[in-house]
Amino acid sequence: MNDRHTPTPHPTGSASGPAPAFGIADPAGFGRGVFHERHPALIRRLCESNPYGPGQRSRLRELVAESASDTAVVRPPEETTPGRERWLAWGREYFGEPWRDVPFLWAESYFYLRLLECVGYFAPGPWQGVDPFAPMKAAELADPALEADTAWLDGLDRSEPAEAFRALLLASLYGNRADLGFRLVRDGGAEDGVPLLADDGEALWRHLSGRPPGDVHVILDNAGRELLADLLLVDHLLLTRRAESVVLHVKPRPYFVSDAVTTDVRDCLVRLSSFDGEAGKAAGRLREAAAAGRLRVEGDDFLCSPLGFGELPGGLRAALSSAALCVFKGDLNYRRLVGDRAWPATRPFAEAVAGVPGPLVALRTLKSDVVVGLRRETVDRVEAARPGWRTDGSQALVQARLEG
Ligand SMILES: O=P(O)(O)OC[C@@]1(O)O[C@H](CO)[C@@H](O)[C@@H]1O
Repeated sequence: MNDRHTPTPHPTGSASGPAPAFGIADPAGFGRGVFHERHPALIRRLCESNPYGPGQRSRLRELVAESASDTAVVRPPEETTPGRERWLAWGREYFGEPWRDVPFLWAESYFYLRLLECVGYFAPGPWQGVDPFAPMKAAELADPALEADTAWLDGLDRSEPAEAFRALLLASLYGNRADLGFRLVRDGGAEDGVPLLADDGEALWRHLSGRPPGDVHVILDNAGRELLADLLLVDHLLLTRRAESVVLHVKPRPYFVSDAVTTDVRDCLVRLSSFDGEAGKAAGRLREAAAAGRLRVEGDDFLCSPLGFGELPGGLRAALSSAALCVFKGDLNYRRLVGDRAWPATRPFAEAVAGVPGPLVALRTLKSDVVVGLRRETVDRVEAARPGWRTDGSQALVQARLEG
């Protein structure tokens, strides 16, 4: 690490190998706060908003206590949990070890699998397949301010093509500023107009406008506000023929509180179609695109795995390899893209994503410690101005590797 700010890593890694993975043991570390503050707040919220019985509630409380304990060990998934065999392989080194000793990214991903077990998401019965986060997502989508937030779209067709694209790109970027998990412990987030820490937006525009339209894959992040903005960007790409077709990659099951699943895409389209003006028209066009096969939704199981995007399984790897562009939204996807490790912030982005196929762009608000691809001056400036910049949601970036 050559940054002045030194986030606390997980104790694996060596001088010659990759930077150490972030962990959850350090009392002052970001990961510890997630397990000790964010998760308890989340479980309280779930119990307020879902009519769970005593068994579900006590299992949730036990999960929070166990995963925040300094001694409790990580137990394997229940016998009947789908994908158990895969998880046994992904967690071979961690099952039986104390929670506090496993990497932050793995522990968080596994926490959400266990949370679904606790509420009966996988078991035959009345709670099977019921999204525990749906009431939180629905409340966000019901916000009456959402329609006014899209009014700026009217008149965008009079802007220069590059400007219109830029406006929709930034809306999608800033849509990621405050997901529902983040808001459990913080308000606010990146402000429009604050300079981006890295900005490959122009190169991205040249990439999309200087070639015949191809397939664009969007690895989605949050439902609600962020997904509405993502859908507007997707509509624009299809309408202007910057994309021949778009694949929306959702999570195959509820994850990290507000991550989008298929029903969230449907619900966002329903909400969007209730808006007047361009936003409402975009919803109609997106439905037509879906009917014509130009807009598809996919939910590969890999997207809820604890693995990095360098470890994509064959089918998904092939699809992303042949894409004209892959758009990775949000903080968690960024962690999986560059590796959730204490890399120097100046490590070249292209080097960090070397194992990931296809031309790609990350649109991310910073909400966790990892960051790469920054200039030294940028790191020095933001360190001096804002000590909590890596995790407080105040900063955002657009980073691309387009020749891949
Ligand atoms: O991927 P997203 O929605 O942008 O952010 C996910 C997030 O809220 O969850 C993690 C902590 O739980 C952090 O990586 C990040 O702050």
